[in-house]
Parts: sequence; structure tokens; C-alpha cells
Amino acid sequence: MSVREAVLANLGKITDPISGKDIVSAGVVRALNVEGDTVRFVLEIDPKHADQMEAVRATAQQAAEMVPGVAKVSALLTAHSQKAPPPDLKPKAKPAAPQGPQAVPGVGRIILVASGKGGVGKSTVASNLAAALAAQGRKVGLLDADIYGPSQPRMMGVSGRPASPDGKTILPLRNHGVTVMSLGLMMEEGQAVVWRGPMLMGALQQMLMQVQWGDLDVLVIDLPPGTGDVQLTLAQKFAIDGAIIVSTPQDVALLDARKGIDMFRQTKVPILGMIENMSTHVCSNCGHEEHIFGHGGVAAEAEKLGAPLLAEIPLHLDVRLAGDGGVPIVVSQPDSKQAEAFYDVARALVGQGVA
Ligand SMILES: Nc1ncnc2c1ncn2[C@@H]1O[C@H](COP(=O)(O)OP(=O)(O)OP(=O)(O)O)[C@@H](O)[C@H]1O
Repeated sequence: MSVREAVLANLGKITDPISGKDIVSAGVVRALNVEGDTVRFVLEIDPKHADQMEAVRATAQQAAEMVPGVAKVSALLTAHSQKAPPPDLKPKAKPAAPQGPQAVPGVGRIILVASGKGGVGKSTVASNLAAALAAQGRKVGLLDADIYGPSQPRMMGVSGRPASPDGKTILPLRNHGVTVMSLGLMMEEGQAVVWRGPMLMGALQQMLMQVQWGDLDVLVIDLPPGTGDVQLTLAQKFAIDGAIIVSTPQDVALLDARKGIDMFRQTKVPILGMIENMSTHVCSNCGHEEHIFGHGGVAAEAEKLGAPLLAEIPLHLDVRLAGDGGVPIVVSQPDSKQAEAFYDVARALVGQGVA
């Protein structure tokens, strides 16, 4: 029996006081991850029962610690998401009047990945984060809303036009455990699209509401760079759980990132934190590390803004080659230092109950 199976077997002996079933079959145990001698999992609970479930968490931790070969156990409580019911595709007599931000049917949480300017690695972060969350056992979707340069089809290794068997709903593609949809998949190859206001709103609405996302714990949205219509529409019209701002250490990128942060603050989207990308350069020949774009800038900025610094991702040739090859580094080289930085972010987000 593997360590994972042994842990699950022990956890399966613990009763969930809410449903009366055991905590594994009740779906309370989520994101179980075994790495070497370390076991991590979360107990997804209704916050109303937090006090009662703390005792269950302690028992679950002990039960996992009893498994031979396990040295360290991290068992956390996280609030379960208030999922919207699955889509009702029956035609309605009249469309409901819009009331406040909309939830996306079946989708637990929505996280935006944003950057002040282009080319800082926002899409790289979004694809790796989505794949790392999927590897943690989360049900993950990735929407590429970068209308200016949709790169997720290439980075996630998906191609082909998504099918729409009924002409109303769109079937997304899937790779690396992630359900993927991109505006790029809906355009003709090499076609330049000038998205004008209403058309853009329509496309976004369609991507969120007509794509059959299925039952997702979290939908990661890769935004276009800057603070344009896509960001504003999403922040104002949809229930967004948080935004992650990606920046390089260069000052100019930081200034732009600040604008992005201001916009999310104004639209009341919580800032989950900042990620410094291309933090240090790691030579792929000798492993030598150099701070070619300076160092610590994003950390200092994050502190000033009161936002956590979620990760410092090194600039490494393998990250680019992995992205270009359609297999994110967290999948192609899960044990590398570069991948580890993304896994840390994924674990932190799961631990905080936001992903
Ligand atoms: N940490 C890294 N190490 C090496 N290459 C990287 C790293 N992060 C990103 N890159 C590469 O830099 C280029 C730009 O990255 P990416 O497309 O993710 O940026 P972006 O911010 O989404 O850009 P845009 O907004 O223009 O789409 C890509 O070729 C990517 O593979």
C-alpha cells in the first residue's frame, strides 16, 4: 500500500460529525499531497462548524502521523466555497435583471492573474499555477482572457477549435488536469482582432457563462496586461475572489503594477499578493544565480502596499522551454527549484482557502 493509500485508509476511519459519513467519503478531505515523508491536506468545511471541526482536524493529523514513513503532516481547515448551482440551460421566459456581480455556474472561486505591463510572465505564472493547483487535487479551470496575445493554447499544449454541439454551449479543452479555454482558440490563425467595447463584453460573458466549465474549485483567469476594459468588466460584473499581480524587479514594471493594484482596490477585488518573476537568473549550464534585474524591489513594493509577496520565481531557460513546449515546468520538471516556487504559491492559496 502506498503512503497516500495508507493515509487515506486512516482518514477514512474518522467520522465527519456533520454528515455522519467518514471524512474521506464525505468529501471533507481535499488536496491530499504526499511529497517524500511530508503529507499535506486540507479539510474543507463550512465556517459555521469551525470549532467542532478543529477536533476532527487534530484527530486527522494524528491519524496521518501514524502512517509508517510519514514524518511531517500539515492538516489545515479551509472554508468550503459557496458554489453556484450548475447551469440551467432551459430557455427562460425573460432574462433576469442583472443584480450585482454574477457568479459563474459551478465555479467555486475566481482568481485573476494580472500584470501592469506585458512580457513579465503573467501567462507563465497563470499556467503553472493552474497546473500546480490541479496537481494538489483541486478541480481547476484556466481562462485565457488576454485578448492582445492569447498564449495559453501554446503554454498548455491545447489546440483546435472548441466544439459547440448545441450551438449554445462551448466545450472547453483539457490538458495537465486543467480545463482550458482561450479567446485565442475562437480566432482564426493569424487573425488580428480589434475588440470593440460591446463585442469584447460579449466575448467575455460568453467565455464565462457559455463555456461548460463543469464543477470547478477554482477558475484562474489570465488577464491582458494593464488596466483596460477586460479587467474592469471582470472586476465589476463577476464575483472575483482575488487577484495576483505579477511583476519583474525592474522599477518601470513596478510602477505599472501599482496602477493595477489601485484598480483592483477601487473595484473591491482583494489582492492576494504579488509574485516577483525573473527574480534571479539561474544559468542553465553552471547553476550560478545573478540578480540581473535587481532584487528585492517587488518585496519592498508588496510591503509598502500591504500585500504579501507570494513567490520569487527565478529566470531560467527551462521555464521558457517548458512554456513554449506546451508542458508547464510544474508538470515537466516538478522537482526543480523553479517548479517548487509555483507549488509553494499553490499550497499557500489552498491553505488560505482561496483556491
Ligand atoms: N521565470 C521565467 N524564466 C524564463 N523565461 C520566462 C520566465 N517567465 C516568463 N518567461 C518567458 O518570457 C516570455 C513572456 O512570458 P509570458 O508570455 O508569460 O508573459 P506575459 O506577461 O503573459 O506577456 P503578455 O502579456 O505579453 O502575454 C515567454 O517566452 C516566457 O516563456
